[in-house]
Amino acid sequence: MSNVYVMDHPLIQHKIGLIRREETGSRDFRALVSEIATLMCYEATRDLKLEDVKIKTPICETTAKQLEGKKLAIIPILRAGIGMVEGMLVLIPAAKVGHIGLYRDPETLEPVEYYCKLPADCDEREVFVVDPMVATGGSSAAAIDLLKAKGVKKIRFLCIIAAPEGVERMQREHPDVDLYIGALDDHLNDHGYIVPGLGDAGDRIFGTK
Ligand SMILES: O=P(O)(O)OC[C@H]1O[C@H](OP(=O)(O)OP(=O)(O)O)[C@H](O)[C@@H]1O
Ligand SMILES: O=c1cc[nH]c(=O)[nH]1
Ligand SMILES: [Mg+2]
Repeated sequence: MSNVYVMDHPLIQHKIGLIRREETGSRDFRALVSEIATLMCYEATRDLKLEDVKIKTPICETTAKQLEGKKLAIIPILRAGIGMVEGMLVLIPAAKVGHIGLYRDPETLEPVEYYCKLPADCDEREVFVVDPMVATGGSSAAAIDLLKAKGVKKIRFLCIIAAPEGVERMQREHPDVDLYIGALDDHLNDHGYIVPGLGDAGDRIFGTK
């Protein structure tokens, strides 16, 4: 069964409270999503492996720690996932960035793929998939299907708000993927929107309707 980590850090909770407010405009929304992504990245990188390395300080030789050679990739699910990329790169600047384009059909709620560009060596990388919203879980599960089909083995998924329905689906279909969730909400409404949620994350990041 996958590990599910629901963030309890007060800064994350405070910032999520701000992006939920309907009066928060795109400029603040974007900045806050990026800040939340940085804070969540800190939590989601806790188990990266370290190795010892011999170094010399200005005082003496010693053994320090460095990240093991494993390469990383950040994969946003377009569009809304783009809003989390810069914030992730603040902490893991050497990561490559791939893109998976999916939109959710408003009638069927099924994900439709329209773009995919991944690092050529993505199967050798630890991958952080990012999307602010997991509602039915259809888009997140489809993105992970696609990555697994390309040979990616170690996947973490970061979302700012998730519905219980989506978390259940991810656990059922991808029990090997660790889930990092900013806030676990109550339920989905009849249109597949998360309640209380924050509305359409992509529209709010990019100022579209
Ligand atoms: O869990 P699900 O039911 O699949 O819903 C979640 C998906 O819906 C939103 O994307 P949307 O389809 O609005 O595309 P956008 O990012 O281009 O706005 C969101 O960013 C997720 O990708
Ligand atoms: O509440 C929701 C559900 C899907 N996508 C969003 O952006 N918001
Ligand atoms: Mg959207």
